[in-house]
Amino acid sequence: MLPDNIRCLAHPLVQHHVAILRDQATDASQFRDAVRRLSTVLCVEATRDLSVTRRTVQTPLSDCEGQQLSQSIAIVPILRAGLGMVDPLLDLIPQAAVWHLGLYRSEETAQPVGYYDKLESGSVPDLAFVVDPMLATGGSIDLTVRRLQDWGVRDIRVIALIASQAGVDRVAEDFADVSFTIAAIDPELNDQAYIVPGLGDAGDRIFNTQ
Ligand SMILES: O=P(O)(O)OC[C@H]1O[C@H](OP(=O)(O)OP(=O)(O)O)[C@H](O)[C@@H]1O
Ligand SMILES: O=c1cc[nH]c(=O)[nH]1
Ligand SMILES: [Mg+2]
Repeated sequence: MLPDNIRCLAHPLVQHHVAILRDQATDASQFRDAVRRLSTVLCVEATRDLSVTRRTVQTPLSDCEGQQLSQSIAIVPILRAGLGMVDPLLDLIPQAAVWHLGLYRSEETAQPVGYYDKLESGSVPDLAFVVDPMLATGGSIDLTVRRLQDWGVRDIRVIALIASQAGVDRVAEDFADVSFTIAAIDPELNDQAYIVPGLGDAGDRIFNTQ
């Protein structure tokens, strides 16, 4: 049983594309395609309860009641790997702002190290979608969520492709008011804090830098 703030999509399309991501024979171009497809599906799920206001539109035949998104929305990719998830979210939410946060995990400690952060105090969105394919120890998400909370964002939603059970347990408990939408939750972290079975290093696979 998952905590209320965690959604893991048991859907055949999701499982199909996750298997492509995991496969070491998948090349960088195919990997990017699978990241895009999964991000689109997860975005639909993570936006299920967005706030809307009414608006009347004129069709060629008559007036019609419609709806429009009412919150200011940001997409926050964690560099580098999160970049692969930005375009599919922008396709669905073209008015979103994109704020980048640069973090890498130290190879010695597996702790996140920040290297880029230009969040502006006058531009706080109502809602931020944090995107990163991997949630391993949860350290990078922990740092990111705290930074967004300090910035003043009230509604924070994380979209990840593969998470470890330990990482999910950590962030679900620490951030009960943050939602997490995930394609797969894997059982283990190895001694270098990589997710097993996982998919390897998502950033390297997206940018072909292995
Ligand atoms: O949950 P954690 O233990 O913090 O690990 C997850 C982080 O590690 C990876 O980034 P990486 O450090 O490899 O940077 P990259 O995207 O530049 O490759 C991944 O994309 C996450 O940001
Ligand atoms: O398994 C992992 C863990 C962290 N970062 C990755 O890209 N993969
Ligand atoms: Mg990496």
